[in-house]
Amino acid sequence: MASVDVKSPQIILSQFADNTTYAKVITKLKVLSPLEIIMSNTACVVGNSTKLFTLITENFKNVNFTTVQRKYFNETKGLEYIEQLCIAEFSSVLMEVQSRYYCLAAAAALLKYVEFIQNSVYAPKSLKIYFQGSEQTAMIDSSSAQNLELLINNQDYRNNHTLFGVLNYTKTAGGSRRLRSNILEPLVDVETINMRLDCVQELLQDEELFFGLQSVISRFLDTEQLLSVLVQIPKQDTVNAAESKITNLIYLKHTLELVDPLKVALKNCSTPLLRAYHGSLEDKRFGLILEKIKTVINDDARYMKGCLNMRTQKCYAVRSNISEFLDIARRTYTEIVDDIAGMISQLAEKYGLPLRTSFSSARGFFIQMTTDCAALSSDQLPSEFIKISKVKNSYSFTSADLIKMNERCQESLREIYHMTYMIVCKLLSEIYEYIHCLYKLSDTVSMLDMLLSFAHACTLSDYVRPEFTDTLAIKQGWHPILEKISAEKPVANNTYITEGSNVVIITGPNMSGKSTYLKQIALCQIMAQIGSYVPAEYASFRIAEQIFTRISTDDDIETNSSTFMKEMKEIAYILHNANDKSLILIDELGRGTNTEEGIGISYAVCEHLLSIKAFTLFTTHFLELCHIDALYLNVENMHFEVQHVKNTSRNKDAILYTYKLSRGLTEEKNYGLKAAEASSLPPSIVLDAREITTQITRQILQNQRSSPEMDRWRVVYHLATRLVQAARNSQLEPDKLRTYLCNLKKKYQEDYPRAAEHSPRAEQDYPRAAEHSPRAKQDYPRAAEHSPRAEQDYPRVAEHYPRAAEHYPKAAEHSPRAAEDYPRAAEDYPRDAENYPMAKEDYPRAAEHYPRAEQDYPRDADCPDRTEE
Ligand SMILES: Nc1ncnc2c1ncn2[C@@H]1O[C@H](COP(=O)(O)OP(=O)(O)OP(=O)(O)O)[C@@H](O)[C@H]1O
Repeated sequence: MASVDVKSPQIILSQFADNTTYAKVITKLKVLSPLEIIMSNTACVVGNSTKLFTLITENFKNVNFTTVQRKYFNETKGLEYIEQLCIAEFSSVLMEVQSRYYCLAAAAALLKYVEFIQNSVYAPKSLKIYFQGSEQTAMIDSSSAQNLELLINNQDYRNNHTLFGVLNYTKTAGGSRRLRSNILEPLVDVETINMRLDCVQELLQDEELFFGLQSVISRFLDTEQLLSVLVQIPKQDTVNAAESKITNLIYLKHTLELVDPLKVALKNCSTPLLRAYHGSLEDKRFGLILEKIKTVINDDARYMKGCLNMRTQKCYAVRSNISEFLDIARRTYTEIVDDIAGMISQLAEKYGLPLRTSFSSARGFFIQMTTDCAALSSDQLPSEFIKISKVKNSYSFTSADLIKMNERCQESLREIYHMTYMIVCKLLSEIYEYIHCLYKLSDTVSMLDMLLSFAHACTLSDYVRPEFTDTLAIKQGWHPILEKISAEKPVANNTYITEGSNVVIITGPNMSGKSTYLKQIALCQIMAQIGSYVPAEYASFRIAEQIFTRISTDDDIETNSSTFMKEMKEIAYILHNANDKSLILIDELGRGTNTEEGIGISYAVCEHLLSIKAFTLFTTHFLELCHIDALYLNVENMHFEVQHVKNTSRNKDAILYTYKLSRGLTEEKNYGLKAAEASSLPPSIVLDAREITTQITRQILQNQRSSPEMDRWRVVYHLATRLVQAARNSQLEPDKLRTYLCNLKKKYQEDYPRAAEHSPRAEQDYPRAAEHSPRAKQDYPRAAEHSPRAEQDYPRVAEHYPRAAEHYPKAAEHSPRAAEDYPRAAEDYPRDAENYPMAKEDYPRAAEHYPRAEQDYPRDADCPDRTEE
């Protein structure tokens, strides 16, 4: 990959190995945030496009896409370009890339394309070219960046309720670009991070330094963009090209004049990084360039706001006596401008109107008249005035004479620009060899701007300097974006994750603060790794090389099934890429499928993450998952507390969210129902839901109680699993015992493949698992007969819900589609329609089977040979 920022003359070359999901490529592209992506035409032949092409076009729908011929991807040309264009200070890049053929080929195609599109070439030895693998920085994939709202708010892309919004107090475009790219690619090198933190600390302790630096930095223009324009040589000399070169030379002078004030502001700083930046400003070349510029450009030529001001600056930029012809042309120009002013004041006298001379870049000089007389209409104005327009109570117009004078004015201006341009080009050619020091300057300015911005953010809230250790420990940390949004400070919480306890499972009712907490940790981690202070009383981090999140966003409009597929893709990506240096945040996994499978998937994922020592935070509503702590020592259960208060007006219990995190798993029951009740769900539905839930819970308890054999098996299995675990953990255990226990476990798993897969406690937790067993079909032959869907629907509805028998026939009556949906039901109950009460008689027969089913159930476990074992 090769990329060029058209606003800053630097080329980044990358080459790295990626897997077939192309996650790294996509992430890298997201960081670069391209305006246009160029690919070889062979990668996107219609009907035969590559996977990479498909992925890129899907992920960057609003980005222009261009194909160029394959022949332009030429590594030899790429190397030539780099040799020719790279500035001396960065020429070591040649060593890095000379055998990296892919990025060289990409560089060749890119530069050729830029030349073609911009109609200009880069001046020799003018570009900063560097190689950037995918190392050195922490990896945050693009969907995590979106989930965490690093740069864009998911609800409203226009508001700045993002991490970038929290930290961005930068004053220059370069500073804000730098902050943006740092947030997406935080550092991983502790030494560099600490150097930045030292600077922030010094800025916070030394007010004079802070304000002094801030005032200088805010006067800088976009140095990178300036450089970019300066190093491009237009292929044709147009007036626009000439004008922009002159403007840029004035900007360059303005920028260089800020070097000394910046040095003064940094004079007394003490931290190594600030001292290094101060040192970089000592570069003699700044003074040299400025001196050279001053021999040609007037001392008072400077950047000014307003187009007429800038036009005057450009016109008189070059000192007098440098070119005789230029001086003459300028005199002519001044005369014309004076003539225009004189003509307009004559007109004002002639008609007795308050006329003023105005200027705009589109119209040139024109006449403006502000009148309090609302009644004055445009046709009352003298006929000499043409092209009249009115905005509020101000008329703008011109006259035939004025148009002619404007043309003369433009003519002489073109001459002036042309001559000035010649002089400027000569000057630029003399200073090109020194201009590379500006790369350093733009680097210094953008970095200082970002560090000032960090310090600024700290002054607005009580952030703390983070430490870097092997532990993730945050004392009383809070969510920085929530703080920005809400009137009150968010509730703070602690976090403690170490290698010995690397997975935290978080439970709690809906809306209790789980997702917020997860995001808060990731945001703090990112802030720390870019060198910012963090919102906490104390914070220590383990450097994360990757940050992964799986958080479902609220505005997900996809269907349930694709939500599930999205979940699975995201989790697969995490499992493939996570290692012991990752921070992983999973917010509710397995929501898009049924509970059993959801738990199964969550459990298996958790076990995997437990084994790789990644720092993982996992929120869930599956309380069964919390029992994993019985098997693994490195998992910790935490929950969000809520309080119950009496709502006297509605005479109901209301939940009071404390947003406080505590040890253990939540003891709240049926909180989903409570949340549903508090929402606008119709009360009758909530009532029904509550009843069904009670029935299911009762059934589960009954099944658990009704089988002593099952209990016995549960205990045996549990014991066996623990022994296997113990055998695994202890080197001293004889192999024999381990083999015996493993066999025992294997045998058990064969008998209960699904149940055991999901959880060692499966039997206790999922009496319904037995439903899926092959025996179920034997036990419910009639159910299967009635409807193809009966196997799924019956046990859940009819079995658990005694009122179903009453409701079912009614449903058929109410819905004409019922007959279509349950054709068999209509056959089996032909009398339904005619004779309603009889249906009720028939129906209970179905229910008759159920009590027997319940009896059959426990027999599942009651298998003699298994008991033997
Ligand atoms: N620490 C906190 N301090 C103050 N308010 C908070 C805090 N945490 C969360 N909130 C508020 O509570 C709301 C709900 O929080 P959040 O979405 O994190 O809940 P949740 O437990 O993940 O809910 P669900 O289980 O339904 O996804 C947030 O929008 C936020 O306004």
